Amino acid sequence: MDYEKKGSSSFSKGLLQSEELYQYVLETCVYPREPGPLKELRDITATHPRAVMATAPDAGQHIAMLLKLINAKRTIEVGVFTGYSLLLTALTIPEDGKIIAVDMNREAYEIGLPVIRRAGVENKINFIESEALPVLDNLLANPGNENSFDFAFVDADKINYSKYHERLMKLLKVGGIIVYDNTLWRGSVAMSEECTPEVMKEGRERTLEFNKWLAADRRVEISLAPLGDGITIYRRMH
Ligand SMILES: C[S@@+](CC[C@H](N)C(=O)[O-])C[C@H]1O[C@@H](n2cnc3c(N)ncnc32)[C@H](O)[C@@H]1O
Ligand SMILES: O=c1cc(-c2ccc(O)cc2)oc2c(O)c(O)ccc12
Repeated sequence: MDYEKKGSSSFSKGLLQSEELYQYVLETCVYPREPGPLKELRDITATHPRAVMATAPDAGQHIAMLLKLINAKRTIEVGVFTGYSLLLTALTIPEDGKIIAVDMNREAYEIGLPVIRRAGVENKINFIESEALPVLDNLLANPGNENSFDFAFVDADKINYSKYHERLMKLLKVGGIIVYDNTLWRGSVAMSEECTPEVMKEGRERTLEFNKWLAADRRVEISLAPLGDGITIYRRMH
């Protein structure tokens, strides 16, 4: 894999043993079922210099399945970018569902907003331009928000994932689900440090620490799915 191609259209988003196998999964199972607005947003995002950051469509399809399985209505999204995972959540939850979506930078969200509007789901989204931690703390300042969310998706600054986790565990209902993106950090978690490309070293370290820390959390059930860049699914048990 050529790590220098980050951001270019030839960047592979999968972790499977070959690019062909990943394309097979996308073309057989994911793209034929991808809703039109999501495809439109994915195409627009592909021209962005930081396109690599968007949640991978195979991971997104799995998230939509989880949202449906638990009948999620109240959700939190940390890290919006142009809004691929946000739009898929908005399209999946029911008409009276609500998403609190936080990103410290509104610029990329503005790129996806026309697609979200045309899809008729903007009414489900409360976008907050902010650092995520104070928003989660504000939510927790109102005791009515505790144990009230069905689902959270975290795809932002890896260094804060453990802080997000502690807050989200309070906001989530028992039986609620948190999904963290990038938990395999482009496969680097299984590389030796010497073999890891320099640009990936810091992310690899943070991901290794976070994965270890969370695997020890007995309050949650856990499943790491090698979709996209790796998504780890946590279900609050009690
Ligand atoms: C990987 S992108 C999110 C991709 C998105 N899930 C999608 O499907 O396109 C990460 C986003 O997190 C945002 N971000 C990074 N650190 C943040 C923080 N501390 N608080 C809020 N947003 C943050 C960045 O501005 C960026 O838009
Ligand atoms: O540099 C990245 C790459 C990704 C990425 C890689 C593969 C996928 O299937 C999806 C995403 O995601 C990133 C990310 O979420 C981030 O916050 C920073 C950098 C990257």
